[in-house]
Amino acid sequence: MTPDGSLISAAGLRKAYGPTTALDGADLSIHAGEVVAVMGPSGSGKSTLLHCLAGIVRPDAGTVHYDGRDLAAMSDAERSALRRRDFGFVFQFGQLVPELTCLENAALPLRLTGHKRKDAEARALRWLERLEVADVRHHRPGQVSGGQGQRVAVARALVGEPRVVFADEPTGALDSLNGERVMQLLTDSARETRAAVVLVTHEARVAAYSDREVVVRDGIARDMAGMYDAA
Ligand SMILES: Nc1ncnc2c1ncn2[C@@H]1O[C@H](COP(=O)(O)OP(=O)(O)OP(=O)(O)O)[C@@H](O)[C@H]1O
Repeated sequence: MTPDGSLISAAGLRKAYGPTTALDGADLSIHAGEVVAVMGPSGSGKSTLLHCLAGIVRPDAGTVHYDGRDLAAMSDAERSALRRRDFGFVFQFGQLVPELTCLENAALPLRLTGHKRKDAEARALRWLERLEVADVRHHRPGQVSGGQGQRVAVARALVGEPRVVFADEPTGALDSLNGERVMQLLTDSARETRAAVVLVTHEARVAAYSDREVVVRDGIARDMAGMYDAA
């Protein structure tokens, strides 16, 4: 835990890409097991914030603490190991490995952390069942619908029982019915396993599945919970 009791704590994050300021002072705390929606208009810095929190992008200034550890003080190898062990990821377009079956895709995080194939695939199958896509387990991603592929991606994100799931527009490529179902399954599953979810979205309908919202505007993030605490 970080000193304020949160699992992830970001303070004063700044990040520029050449002349473009992506983050201009972002503060955010995430507690274990909570679902936080990061909202804001296109280009406001939401994805950059998520990438900084996950240790994928190194901010130009500011700090990110995860479980009491400063991400900037870790080596690249330590950060990679942390991402594999403690974090799960869901992106807008699934980003499944096209050569692997859906079952192999869902088992991948366990395989990468040294689990034997049989054990990894047995656990992955349970998650595919939970996400209602066990019937396509032997299909490759190119042979399933967008909604099915995204459910497989959610299973892959959760299979290692991560402490944080980072989801960047996870329903952005889905119709509203599929989007709602994916959000329901993602947030129900995360709440069961006590995983925190950092959910980037610009849709209020998707943010409605969160416990609270953080708004990013022009690279500035305002953590509403922090404001309430201070009041
Ligand atoms: N790798 C990059 N190289 C150059 N500019 C970038 C890069 N990544 C982001 N930017 C710029 O930084 C700003 C913030 O981008 P970011 O993707 O974080 O916003 P966003 O709120 O997630 O947008 P969207 O909702 O459209 O995905 C934008 O102006 C974007 O063009």
